Amino acid sequence: MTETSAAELARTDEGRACLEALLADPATALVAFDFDGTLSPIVADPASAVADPEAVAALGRLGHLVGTVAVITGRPARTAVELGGLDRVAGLEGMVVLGQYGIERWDAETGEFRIPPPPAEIDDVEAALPALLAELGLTGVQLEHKQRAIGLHTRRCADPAGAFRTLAEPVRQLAEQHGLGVEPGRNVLEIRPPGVDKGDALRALVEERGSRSVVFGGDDLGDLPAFHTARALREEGLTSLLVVSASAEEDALVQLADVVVDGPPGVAGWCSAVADLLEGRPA
Ligand SMILES: O=P(O)(O)OC[C@H]1O[C@H](O[C@H]2O[C@H](CO)[C@@H](O)[C@H](O)[C@H]2O)[C@H](O)[C@@H](O)[C@@H]1O
Repeated sequence: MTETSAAELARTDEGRACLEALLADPATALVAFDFDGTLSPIVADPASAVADPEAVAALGRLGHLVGTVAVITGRPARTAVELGGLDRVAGLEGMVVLGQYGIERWDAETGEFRIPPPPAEIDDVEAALPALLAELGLTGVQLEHKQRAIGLHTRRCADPAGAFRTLAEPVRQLAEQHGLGVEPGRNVLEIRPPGVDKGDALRALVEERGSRSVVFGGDDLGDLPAFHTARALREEGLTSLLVVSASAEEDALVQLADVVVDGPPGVAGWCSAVADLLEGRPA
């Protein structure tokens, strides 16, 4: 595990204010992380992206200590629970997973999944994709069917960035024809219904839990709305601390960060150091 000193837990005044509030009143703290690239290292096959065991164990430590721990992810809630092993981590017995950018939910306490039916348009998009990929002459694009969304992954293409650029506009047009939107990410374009994002998901959870200090960590463009929401909460009298799980692939979040850590091992170190402080141990 990467060691994180107390001084490195928050490098901004706003982040330090949140950390102080969290330490003073952990019961009203919410700690939420994105899944891929944050709790789980990026791998070539999305189906194999199991969580970093140290990151989820450290989140579990926080689960014993703060009011709410959550995962807010673009993955289906079921997939995040499975890949994270989140139903068998000590300390996560009360956690919440908000999947597909917040429209799906899993509550660890009851084990219940709330999964709304998928939009019919996704099947039409799926049917159109093979012809589109053939027309563009792209091979190696991996399709990830997520029931209410389809990810087109270019990571395994010979030229991932080039394939991403080639796909961007045709995929946007296809999505638009079916009343859907496109969520870009790290070597992925995801066709999904518009109308909900991680910012909405985070705000709803904060309100539901009555949280006063809010930590959110992410690594990719899909996390930007949650970053903006967390910062907006400051104007409403709450505190927030934004953790970026850094990568060479995406730096859009860094300018909004209160602390930048080195991928999932860095997230593990950050969570452990906060848990140490909450337990009264020197970090
Ligand atoms: O919101 P997240 O939890 O970050 O999910 C966003 C997307 O992440 C996944 O794709 C990314 O991770 C894959 C596995 O490491 C990697 O192969 C891919 O290149 C990354 O973009 C996931 O497959 C998508 O469904 C998520 O929407």
